[in-house]
Amino acid sequence: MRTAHPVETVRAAEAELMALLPDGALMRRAAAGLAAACCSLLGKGRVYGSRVVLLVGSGDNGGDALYAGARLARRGAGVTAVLLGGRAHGAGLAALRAAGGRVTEDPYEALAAADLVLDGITGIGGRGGLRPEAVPVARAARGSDAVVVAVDLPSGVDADTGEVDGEALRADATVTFGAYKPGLLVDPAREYAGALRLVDIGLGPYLPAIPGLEALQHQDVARLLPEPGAESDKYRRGVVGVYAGSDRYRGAAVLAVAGALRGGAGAVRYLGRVGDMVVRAHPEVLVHTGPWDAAGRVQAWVAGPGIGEGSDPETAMGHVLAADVPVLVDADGLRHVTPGAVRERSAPTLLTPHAGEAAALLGTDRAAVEAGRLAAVRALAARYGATVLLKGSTTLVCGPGGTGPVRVNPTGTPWLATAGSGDVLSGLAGSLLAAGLDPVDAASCAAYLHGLAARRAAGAGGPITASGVADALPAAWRDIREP
Ligand SMILES: NC(=O)C1=CN([C@@H]2O[C@H](COP(=O)(O)OP(=O)(O)OC[C@H]3O[C@@H](n4cnc5c(N)ncnc54)[C@H](OP(=O)(O)O)[C@@H]3O)[C@@H](O)[C@H]2O)[C@@H](O)CC1
Ligand SMILES: [K+]
Repeated sequence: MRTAHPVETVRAAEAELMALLPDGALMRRAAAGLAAACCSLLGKGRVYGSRVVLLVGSGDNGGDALYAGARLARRGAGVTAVLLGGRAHGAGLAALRAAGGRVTEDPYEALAAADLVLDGITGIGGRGGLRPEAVPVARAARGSDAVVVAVDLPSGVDADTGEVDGEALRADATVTFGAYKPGLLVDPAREYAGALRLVDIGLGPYLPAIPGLEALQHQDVARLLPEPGAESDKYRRGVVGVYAGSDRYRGAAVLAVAGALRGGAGAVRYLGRVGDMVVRAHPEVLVHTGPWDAAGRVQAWVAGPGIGEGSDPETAMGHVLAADVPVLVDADGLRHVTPGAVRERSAPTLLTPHAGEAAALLGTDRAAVEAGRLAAVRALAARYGATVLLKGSTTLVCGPGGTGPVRVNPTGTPWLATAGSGDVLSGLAGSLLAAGLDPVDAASCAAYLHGLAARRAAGAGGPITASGVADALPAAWRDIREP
């Protein structure tokens, strides 16, 4: 599991550790790790004679850049510092000068010839986007041929929320110290970070066991996915009920069922208006056409994709929400849920909105949700007392109440922004619920598998379809089981 901790927590851990160490020891550890990462980015044998530019702000983030620059200068790099704050870390600057580095008044000339730029303008002490005086320099760095390495965080992004208020400096790689910060894992900030490297500065024992953010890795998902035993029958493996589709949106039912069939449940039961089409596409599905209370045993429901509006879906959603089993509500179904109805349920509820649907539920606009994804998923989980999976560029999952760690999905791909892929995801997550996973695990494992399947479907890169994602799910599942 990759974890991230908020700034306040990182600072507290640093303070505890720093009290036990000589002055400046932590910064020296950070700078040593940073310089080593720069050497590997420059390539073997390429440090000597390389041209390195340091963008130095007024705080310790600039200090890290200066000390790392001093190390690179001692290995023969030509190192030039651009001082962007009203002051610069004194000891770091002295170290750079002693190692043969220099300070320039002309950032543009230095940047035009640079092989590597270290962005030490701001780290966890930064507030808001880049200040106006730093903007043209940051743009010149980005526009140069140099590799841009962010020190701890890309300057201009918010470490805790992943928000970018104004302009930030996009990095090719970020070398972060002690712990990942939430903004490094959540869009829009994540997009600015490039490849991530964590430098261990010894903070581990001082960080709390429960992080702010966590990202599942292969082995976590392998451990959580259901595995049928020799004794399993379809009921033990779970029956997932799917209420989806309408005369207008028939494909949504087929796709949700396609996801559900590949999620490990023992059987899929379909209720809705397009049973004929569903059974033609998936003959193994149990289609129920009678009254709701005669639908038969179901261990979890997926409700909402393509059901449209009106009194029929409204009544049907009432039946689903009244069931004493976990319920996943997606897409059109989200229009028929109120916080009160969800809170009153006796079994867990999982809501899976995209940014537009989340905005409607929160009474805000889509852009606000996209700019503040972490805050939005926490607010929804708190308001509905439900688990929420917020789909999008970084899919987030938050447990009921909104205060626990948020899971961030690391397997997404922009190709997933394709019609119907959300229906496959909800079927898949519902199937995992029916198989007995708790809602946070079901949602985050489903997002993980769905992302892997999309990457497989995209192959070397190329458009994918929702059906293609569903078809690639068994292979994604195998990849996780047999890495
Ligand atoms: N503590 C430790 O043990 C270790 C810490 N480490 C390192 O320290 C970093 C944190 O250092 P920090 O606390 O000095 O904050 P930092 O991010 O450098 O910013 C400082 C100043 O920048 C300014 N400023 C603010 N916003 C701005 C903006 N938008 N644009 C421009 N300027 C802006 C503002 O000052 P002002 O100009 O307002 O006076 C603010 O006070 C951390 O990220 C890691 O790299 C590592 O060495 C490991 C050990
Ligand atoms: K930085």
